[in-house]
Amino acid sequence: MIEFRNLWKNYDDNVVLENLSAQVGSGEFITLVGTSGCGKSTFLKLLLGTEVTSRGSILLDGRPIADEPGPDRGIVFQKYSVFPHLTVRENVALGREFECGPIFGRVFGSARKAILAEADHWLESVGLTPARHRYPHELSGGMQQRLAIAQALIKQPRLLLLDEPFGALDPGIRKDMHQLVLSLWGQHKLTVFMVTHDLSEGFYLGTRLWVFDKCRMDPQAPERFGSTITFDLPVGKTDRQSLDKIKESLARSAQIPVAV
Ligand SMILES: Nc1ncnc2c1ncn2[C@@H]1O[C@H](COP(=O)(O)OP(=O)(O)OP(=O)(O)O)[C@@H](O)[C@H]1O
Repeated sequence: MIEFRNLWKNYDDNVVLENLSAQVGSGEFITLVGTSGCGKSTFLKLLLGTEVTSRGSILLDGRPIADEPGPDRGIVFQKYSVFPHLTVRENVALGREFECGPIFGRVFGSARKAILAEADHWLESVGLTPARHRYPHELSGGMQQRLAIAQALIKQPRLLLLDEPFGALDPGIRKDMHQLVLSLWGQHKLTVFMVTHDLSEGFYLGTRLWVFDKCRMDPQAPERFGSTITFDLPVGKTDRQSLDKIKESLARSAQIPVAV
């Protein structure tokens, strides 16, 4: 479904991604780990279309991916964006309203009713029905992330991009969110790319785990070389040996402990 062909991304002299190539099938769940600053978010932005590649290409179904965000791709960030004066339900509906009324984002009558019904459907699927008339500041952290997921899913994307969506949540809430994401992924046949700092999360959730790291390093000029995929593993929930190997490799690169 997606092919990355000799992808490079640099910002002036800072080479962030270097000669990255991979193929991803429909329905895969890719989890991405790597040290801070290695280019994980940049990679998601390239997929989303808010950044463009410096060299190489990204193909979706064999054609170059549109270099601007479209409804086929939805993203959820750790910090999410909402309109504080709109209710949960109105915030979810807004994405579809902008599609239908792109200039003012306002839709009226039966078209609006249909969109609100769609919003209710997605709110139910993320477990937010009881909170649909609340305002965003009245939600807990976990509920805010559920809202962000509903906002992404109402456009019915094929690709769901998750940039550390649960990084700020308590462990118990995180577990609930894992179950939610796995169930949405299965139900809606999504192809998921998820950045996480938590290697165990990457192992637990993904069907395939990618580690981003530099293959070559110039200590005098750390920005001279970029990251690429250094591990590409099919993962299961019990692969402790690989987990330990990657943990060591990441800790060596970062010279900091890696969360597990
Ligand atoms: N818009 C930009 N302009 C210039 N440099 C940028 C821009 N966006 C990212 N960078 C640089 O690209 C590099 C990779 O950043 P990125 O945010 O992709 O890393 P990351 O792996 O997601 O980090 P973290 O795990 O800390 O979130 C960093 O050196 C960063 O400073």
